[in-house]
Amino acid sequence: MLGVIADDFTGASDIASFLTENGLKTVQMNGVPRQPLLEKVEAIVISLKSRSNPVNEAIEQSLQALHWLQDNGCEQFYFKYCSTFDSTEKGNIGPVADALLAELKENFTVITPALPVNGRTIFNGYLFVGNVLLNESGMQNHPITPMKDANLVRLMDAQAQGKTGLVTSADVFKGAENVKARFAELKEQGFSYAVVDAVDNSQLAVLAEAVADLKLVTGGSGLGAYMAARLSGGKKGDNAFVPNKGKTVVLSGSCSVMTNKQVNAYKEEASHKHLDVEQALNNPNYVEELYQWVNEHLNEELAPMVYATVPPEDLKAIQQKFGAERASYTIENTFAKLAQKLHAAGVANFITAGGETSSIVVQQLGFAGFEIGKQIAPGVPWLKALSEPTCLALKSGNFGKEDFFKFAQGMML
Ligand SMILES: Nc1ncnc2c1ncn2[C@@H]1O[C@H](COP(=O)(O)OP(=O)(O)OP(=O)(O)O)[C@@H](O)[C@H]1O
Ligand SMILES: O=C(O)[C@@H](O)C(=O)CO
Repeated sequence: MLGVIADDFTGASDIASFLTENGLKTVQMNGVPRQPLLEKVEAIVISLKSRSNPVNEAIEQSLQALHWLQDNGCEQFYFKYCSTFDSTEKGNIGPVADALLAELKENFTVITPALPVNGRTIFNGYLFVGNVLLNESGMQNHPITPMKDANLVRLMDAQAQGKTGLVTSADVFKGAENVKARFAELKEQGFSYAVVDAVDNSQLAVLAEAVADLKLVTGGSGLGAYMAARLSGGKKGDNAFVPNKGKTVVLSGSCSVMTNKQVNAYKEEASHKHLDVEQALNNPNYVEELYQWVNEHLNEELAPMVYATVPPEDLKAIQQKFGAERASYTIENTFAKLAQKLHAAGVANFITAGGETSSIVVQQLGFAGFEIGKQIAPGVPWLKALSEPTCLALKSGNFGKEDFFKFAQGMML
């Protein structure tokens, strides 16, 4: 059984959807469960909210997740992080990978955030988004993890205790046996990590074969998809559900390039309200006011949207005025409290945008875990809470097409 530790909730639903699609019966757990899992599955994904936590907290959470997965029968482990890496030189991917390797008594793994279906590829160790380097893709303006460097070897060397080497695309083209031989060479030379190039899906298929015997694998959901395809023998998932039509809300806390486009497109068609940071900080009645506004619009054809999403220039000004961490924290908490009130008032479907935003909303709603439904876009499935019929779509910042919010609602029956 495959056990996945995902560093945020959108990332967790991203990989869970690809595992499901590629034939593994998968469940997504929210946080480290207190109870053992009774359901029989082939993969378990644990969603953490550890991506932007201090190193020691991220390590502690990840090790707890690892222990629970081991206790529940998992034998191979996958550390899932963002396909845009979302971890600066001070980030925790390296330290968490160091800790997981040490705990598993292993000394080598791969670093492969590639997700070609969504334009994330790796060449000579550099991460690309579409046709441009990560640090030219808009990710350099990310509110929490501004990615100023696209070189994964350099980022890992800045973060991790273990040294990082490179397996180039030319090596991957030669096939899985050659990749394994490169791993052996790197290990021999004292490297703990190999950034492995993947310029397209065929390279991920090769890599999935090459990592089959590694106890710990790390990367985005792309490699996970190909590992699942191998493990399931090429089966495809079949019984994916879609939600019923019902009271729905869109909550957008991502400032990514794509979310900005999606929010602008949706504003043309649906009721919308901007979440104002100053109000969130200073008006004790603000959540109630937002809640009342949403309530007034819940019966409209398209779901009302509350959004904090702003373009980079506005984000910079807000962060300068209020402090980046303070602004993020306040916005996330406002969304969490608003979601809680809406859930209590009977909202059936939540569409949230942004990893941190989605994570805090799900944590606040307190669902133990999710069943995985049909994909709305690559990496964004419909989810159904294990304990009740509430459905959610947790959209990663840069995933989905421009009409994502409307398209997701169009799938409801
Ligand atoms: N107007 C704003 N001003 C300041 N901070 C904001 C604003 N809008 C959103 N934020 C903060 O920016 C962060 C966005 O992170 P989030 O993970 O939700 O989105 P993302 O990084 O685009 O998504 P993903 O992690 O899925 O790629 C959140 O902490 C959010 O509260
Ligand atoms: O890998 C991705 O890009 C996403 O699943 C994600 O982690 C966004 O938070």
